[in-house]
Amino acid sequence: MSDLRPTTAPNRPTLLGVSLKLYLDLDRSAAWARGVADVARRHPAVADGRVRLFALPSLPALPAVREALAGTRVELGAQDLSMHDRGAYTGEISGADLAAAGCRLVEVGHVERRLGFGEDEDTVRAKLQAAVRNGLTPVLCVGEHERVSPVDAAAASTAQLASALDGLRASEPAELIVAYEPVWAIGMPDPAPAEHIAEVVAALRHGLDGDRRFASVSVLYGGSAQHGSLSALGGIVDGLFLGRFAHDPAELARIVDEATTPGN
Ligand SMILES: O=C[C@H](O)COP(=O)(O)O
Repeated sequence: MSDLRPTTAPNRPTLLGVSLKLYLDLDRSAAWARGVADVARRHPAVADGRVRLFALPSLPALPAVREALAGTRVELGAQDLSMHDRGAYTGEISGADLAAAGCRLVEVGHVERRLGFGEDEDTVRAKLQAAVRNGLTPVLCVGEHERVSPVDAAAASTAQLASALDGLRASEPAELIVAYEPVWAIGMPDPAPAEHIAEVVAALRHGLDGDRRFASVSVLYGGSAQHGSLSALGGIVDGLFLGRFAHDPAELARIVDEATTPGN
């Protein structure tokens, strides 16, 4: 079993990303973003950069969420993009257009797309390349599907990471955010145990050590992450990738407070 000693640099910002998935309609997405903007404006740790927030609304909600977040430090992103930038691809979402629409980040490889929409490793790899090509920071989701030992979970997650990054050529060193999301812990009352997360995150960091394609790499935990998760993880992750438990801005505010507690 791996220990829970912090592996993040002491002065690195804590990164808190929230995906709204398809939970909120347009009005509720905009209201949520107004609440998050309020948290960002009044919380000193967000204003001074100790906590970095990003929001991934559904695509039609992007303009309203962008407007609500204007003037704050909350970064905007999308939940998916096409592997293609232009052409006869009906219904697809170009990374170039996401960037032009104000997105800084884009999620790639979430299990709900891998399983629900048949996105295989080749698709995930091509989408990751499209993100980097368009100057978007990929939030690459990896994680084992079944509850297995931490060693097996680490093997499955690092294999997904290596596959997604295979062949990537970054003209400029890019930023990469990896969200470790054990599939069995998504949509549950509680996150995965801290010792399990620690072992997989250590393996993911090892896999990324010295990768010169990236100017910065962050490893987040997602999967029923909530208030209390940062304290439980004691600095072994760079932050959290949140779903349901941050769909109330007041809960997100509590997690921001927790992020500024010494030791987290
Ligand atoms: O995208 C976020 C993750 O899948 C986690 O979602 P959840 O916290 O609602 O389980």
